[in-house]
Amino acid sequence: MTQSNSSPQPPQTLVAMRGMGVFRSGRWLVRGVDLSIRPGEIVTLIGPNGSGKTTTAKAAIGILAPDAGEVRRSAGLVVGYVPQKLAIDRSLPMSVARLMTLTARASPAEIDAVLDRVGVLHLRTAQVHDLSGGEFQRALLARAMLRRPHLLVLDEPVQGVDFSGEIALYELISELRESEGCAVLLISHDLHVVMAKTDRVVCLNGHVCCEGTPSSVAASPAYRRLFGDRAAEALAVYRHHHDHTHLPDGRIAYPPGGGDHHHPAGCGHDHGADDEGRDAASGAKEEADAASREHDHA
Ligand SMILES: Nc1ncnc2c1ncn2[C@@H]1O[C@H](COP(=O)(O)OP(=O)(O)OP(=O)(O)O)[C@@H](O)[C@H]1O
Repeated sequence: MTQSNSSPQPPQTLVAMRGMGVFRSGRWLVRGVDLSIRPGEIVTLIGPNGSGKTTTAKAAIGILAPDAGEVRRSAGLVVGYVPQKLAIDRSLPMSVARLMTLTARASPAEIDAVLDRVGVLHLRTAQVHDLSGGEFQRALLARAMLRRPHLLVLDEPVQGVDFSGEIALYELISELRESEGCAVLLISHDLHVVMAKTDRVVCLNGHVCCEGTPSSVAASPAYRRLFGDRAAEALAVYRHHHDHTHLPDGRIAYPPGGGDHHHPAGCGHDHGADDEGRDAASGAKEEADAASREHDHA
């Protein structure tokens, strides 16, 4: 693949995987995986523990060499990667600002801008070990965004984050996609909420079991076979109708004339999937099959 140097965003498919397989320690960790990621789209990989999500993501961005099939990346592709496990010890003394420059060079102004963008500028001098789970994930997101990536790869970005924090993080990720125009490859084994902004869900279990819109995957028989009917009922597509903004210091700002009800910062009652997600998931049955590609051997 080639890329025009004048274009800030590669116009072609960012990643194209065909029949990708990874063989380690005498077995195929994943096999026959087809996956493509186009500029600006959000693709979510879901699947049980050990189903090959991290392996697939690493092969997609070239950290891991496939043993079968091919993986093509657009020329000049810049990736921002937040791994599932970080090679840093959170207990060591380190400020958030220092964390930003561990892997990339950046000016103080650039660091401030990106911390502000993810809502943790006020924690610039805070120690990493003092951050809450959600704040830490935001700091990692900021670090990945410093690279101005075409593709942001987030391996379980809501780990250690409570439900309302999870919703807020998903919202931030979709805002970043809108404002920065980057594509997002999101990995999740959380099955209860999938961002409605996800363009495509790819359900893995050593191979691609099914894929499609979040709603069509939730309703697909392959997904039900893999996770069971209860999980399928529980999977909710999170849709956000937000009438207010959570400020970094915990205050809530309402637009003029907006905000017909008020609640404390961090509450989840009108952010959660239960309000709308279940409807979306059950209403999705009609649109099942339309977008989902499904194999019979889940
Ligand atoms: N280098 C390796 N050598 C041998 N086996 C490996 C290697 N890396 C991963 N595995 C195994 O491959 C399988 C898939 O691992 P992977 O981390 O991709 O799964 P995952 O879907 O991301 O899981 P989780 O949800 O638990 O993070 C697991 O059984 C894991 O133990």
